[in-house]
Amino acid sequence: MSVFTPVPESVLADWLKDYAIGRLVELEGISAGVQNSNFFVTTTLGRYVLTLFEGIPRAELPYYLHLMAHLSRHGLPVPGPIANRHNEYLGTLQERPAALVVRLSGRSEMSPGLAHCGRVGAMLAGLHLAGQSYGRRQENPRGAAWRAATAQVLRPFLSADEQTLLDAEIAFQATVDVAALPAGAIHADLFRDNVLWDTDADGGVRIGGVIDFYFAGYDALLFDVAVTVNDWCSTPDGGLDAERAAALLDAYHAERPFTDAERAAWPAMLRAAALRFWMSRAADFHLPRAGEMVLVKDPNEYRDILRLRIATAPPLPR
Ligand SMILES: Nc1ncnc2c1ncn2[C@@H]1O[C@H](COP(=O)(O)OP(=O)(O)O)[C@@H](O)[C@H]1O
Ligand SMILES: N[C@@H](CCOP(=O)(O)O)C(=O)O
Repeated sequence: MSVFTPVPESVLADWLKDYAIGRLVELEGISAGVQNSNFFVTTTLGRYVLTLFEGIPRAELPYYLHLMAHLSRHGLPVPGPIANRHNEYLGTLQERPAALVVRLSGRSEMSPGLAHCGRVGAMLAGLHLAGQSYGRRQENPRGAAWRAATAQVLRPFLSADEQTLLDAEIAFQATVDVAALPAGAIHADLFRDNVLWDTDADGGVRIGGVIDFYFAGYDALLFDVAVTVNDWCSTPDGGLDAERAAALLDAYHAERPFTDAERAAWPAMLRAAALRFWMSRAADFHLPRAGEMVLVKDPNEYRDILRLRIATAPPLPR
């Protein structure tokens, strides 16, 4: 994360009087993440994560917070949001919309093996199945409309080659029949740093938490699978590791079998997912936001992944 907006301890201590979670013991800014300001908050009653939302319109925030509550209620390791004494998940702190969620245990695994990929595939299918009964609907904030608008802003910062790649890929994506694909609430950013791992009693790996639902939205479920495969199963040069991809996709398929339309759209979805993160990283890189601790991820990694996915894509399991 990053901290764009600092929060003095005295201000937070006062704000917490609106909650039933005890008194402030410790406040610590978190340096991972790119979108919002995040803090670990320890009180006399528990451990929480405080998020100050930096760019997301306030009206869109209930979708994310209620989705997290919905998935948590369905038994998935998703941080439940904390309601304040007015029974609201969303408050205001330092003139920003702000929310507290439960702090889940575990650490990210940035070098996942087959067991990790299998568990992530099964978890993603679980999120998609539980999401089918989520009553609210909000479009993917990084979907086709965002892509078109951001392409205009980005173009002047790109090389001639990159402009050609961007234009061609946006034109290609416009030809894909996304409406033919099963859709629902998707996480849309299930990268390795958004999954926390714990250890089982028998020493096996276990997902302790899936975090950061603030890019979630309604879209093709397969887009979410593609985002996840591109991050969890890429080799250092951006190619796909066939074994890790198979572990993730087989485990997903065992919970929610892929349809024929999804099989046909898979290469295009891997490309759409790569394009989305190339564009967002390039926008963050060329148009950085001011902040106390700001993390900017390498856009070229996803530009290269996009080029490789255009060249080749593995099939989905049958
Ligand atoms: N509920 C949580 N439990 C434990 N750690 C969390 C939780 N939410 C966030 N974190 C930590 O905060 C970091 C940044 O959160 P993230 O949601 O990815 O930020 P951003 O909203 O800026 O993208 C994560 O990498 C993780 O270390
Ligand atoms: N996962 C995205 C950026 C979103 O940041 P996050 O910290 O909220 O996951 C990327 O890698 O570009």
